[in-house]
Amino acid sequence: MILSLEGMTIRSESKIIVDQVSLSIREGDWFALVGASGSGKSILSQSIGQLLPSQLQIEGSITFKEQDLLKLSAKEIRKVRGKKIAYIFQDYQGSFTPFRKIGQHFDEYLRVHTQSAKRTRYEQAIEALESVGLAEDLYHRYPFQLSGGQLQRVAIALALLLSPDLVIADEITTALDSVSGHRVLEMLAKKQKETGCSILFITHDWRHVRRYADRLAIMKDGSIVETGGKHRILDHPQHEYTKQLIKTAPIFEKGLRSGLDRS
Ligand SMILES: Nc1ncnc2c1ncn2[C@@H]1O[C@H](COP(=O)(O)OP(=O)(O)OP(=O)(O)O)[C@@H](O)[C@H]1O
Repeated sequence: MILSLEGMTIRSESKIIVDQVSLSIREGDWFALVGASGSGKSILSQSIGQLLPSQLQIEGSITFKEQDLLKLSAKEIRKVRGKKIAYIFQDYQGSFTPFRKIGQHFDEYLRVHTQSAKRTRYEQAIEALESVGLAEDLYHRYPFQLSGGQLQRVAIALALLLSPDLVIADEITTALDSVSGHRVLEMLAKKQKETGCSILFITHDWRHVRRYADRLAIMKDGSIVETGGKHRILDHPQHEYTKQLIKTAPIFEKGLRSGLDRS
């Protein structure tokens, strides 16, 4: 296992947001976390990289490559984040500094995390852009000069720049139109194949679960109600809540099974 969460409980002053959650992600897995809005998916995923606001209290353990992440200092977790664990968020605008060109984002990232010389950093950035289907001239543009889909692909290129072992992708297509969203996910899937990284993929969209996930967990009101392989869950859901979610997902309305593509 590359990541194991054990007995994770996260609470605010007024309520328990995540309640005794345990889950494991294997090397190279595309692991989908599915559930209704407010069920605690983002909070759980943010706890992995110690990104939670300080007023939330955490119990449990997060083992990543045999290291307990909750025991790391702020400096130590910063090193893990970015280099070994990378986040991609729904709000791609927020991932960029508006007055800095795309190239500066790459350059800064490589300067902080590697010893590469300036010329090499430039070449690495161009290679990264091209690897997600973007042209070299985007390097010289400002974020506002790119479309949402292009920016999210830049975010993927940045996230994968240092070949992290785990990518946490939190509803990364929600703010995109469906064609751009599809392209972004195809890029992510291609990059996963090339690098062998694991992906924790937070989504509401069952079409994406069906197309990309290997395993998944269903979250409801802060707890995981069911977890397992994609085909087992989609074709033979056990928990009532999972059955309900699948039944109401438009993509399954004609009894389409998990492995089949709609044509
Ligand atoms: N900083 C915070 N302080 C207190 N409660 C919070 C805080 N951030 C989030 N919450 C609460 O935690 C719960 C879970 O939120 P979370 O964002 O993890 O849900 P989610 O499943 O990711 O939802 P969505 O699919 O809409 O993104 C919500 O009830 C939310 O109001």
